Amino acid sequence: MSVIGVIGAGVMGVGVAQNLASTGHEVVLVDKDEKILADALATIRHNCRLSRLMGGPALDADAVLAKISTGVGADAVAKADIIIENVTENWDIKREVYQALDAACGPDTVFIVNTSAIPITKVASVTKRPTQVIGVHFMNPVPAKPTVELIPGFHTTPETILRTKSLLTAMGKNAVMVKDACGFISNRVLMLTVNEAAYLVHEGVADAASVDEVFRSCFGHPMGPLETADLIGVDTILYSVEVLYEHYSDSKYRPCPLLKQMTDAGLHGRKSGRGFYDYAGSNRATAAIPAQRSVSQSVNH
Ligand SMILES: NC(=O)c1ccc[n+]([C@@H]2O[C@H](COP(=O)([O-])OP(=O)(O)OC[C@H]3O[C@@H](n4cnc5c(N)ncnc54)[C@H](O)[C@@H]3O)[C@@H](O)[C@H]2O)c1
Repeated sequence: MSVIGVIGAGVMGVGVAQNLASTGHEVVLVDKDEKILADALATIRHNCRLSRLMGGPALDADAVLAKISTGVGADAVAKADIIIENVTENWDIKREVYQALDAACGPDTVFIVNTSAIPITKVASVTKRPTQVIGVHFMNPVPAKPTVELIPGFHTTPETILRTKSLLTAMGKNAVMVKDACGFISNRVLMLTVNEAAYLVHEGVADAASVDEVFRSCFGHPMGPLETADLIGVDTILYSVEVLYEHYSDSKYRPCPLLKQMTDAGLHGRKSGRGFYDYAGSNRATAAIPAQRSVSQSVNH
């Protein structure tokens, strides 16, 4: 039985670990400290219990958790056959993580990069195994989304693509192949939309609820762009837009100042309990950030 190392136990790492464990894989889940890992296991237990309610399969939380062990540092996944990395969308953090993984893991281990926008060839360049580095852009929430973007880097071999596809099939995923261009398909479009939606609120054109209402009611989207930002993580949106802006040197990706302010203020969306909407201990969004009010005003009043 192969062992899959999952690095990063945030929004995506938790979903990837649950998806792998519930499809029979042995998982080692890694993050920076034990507290984050304990919270991640509690989240997986909670999500397994809700799986049926959310339209997924009935899951036995104890059986899923029995497949997941945890650890801190790259050595915890030294014996993994495949790594799926889901750490913060920040180049300095990812670079350090890949250098440590490259030193700790065996020569056959494949590194799967789960990133919103960072080019896979850039990640591969900091390892000594560029032929075994490949991108998989999972969608959120991972267990509920059947399709991923599969992104070979410049040096990725057909064997690495085959090993990755085989794992994805076992996880119940279909893959859309995309060339290695920053933001791939989904986030070249989605991040621009979310950033521009944030500008509408920032400039006082409309409040968050009105922006989302137009996308849901007029275009039939299940969620508006700012609800989507809260689901993804407002900080992750900001970091992704910054990656696109830096990579393409194109002002159309200039990050909205409201995203920066919200990230600094800790309004990271659902995962922090508040973003464009207030989740107040439940998954139901309540009051939305109004137009023309700064975050500090909305926090203070
Ligand atoms: N949130 C989404 O909807 C979404 C969708 C697709 C892809 N992604 C990408 O997936 C990756 C993870 O995103 P997320 O939303 O889970 O972020 P997150 O902020 O929820 O979680 C990131 C996790 O990485 C951990 N981490 C940071 N440095 C680490 C280190 N040195 N070693 C181990 N763990 C470390 C953090 O402690 C945190 O738990 C990002 O690259 C993001 O762009 C996110």
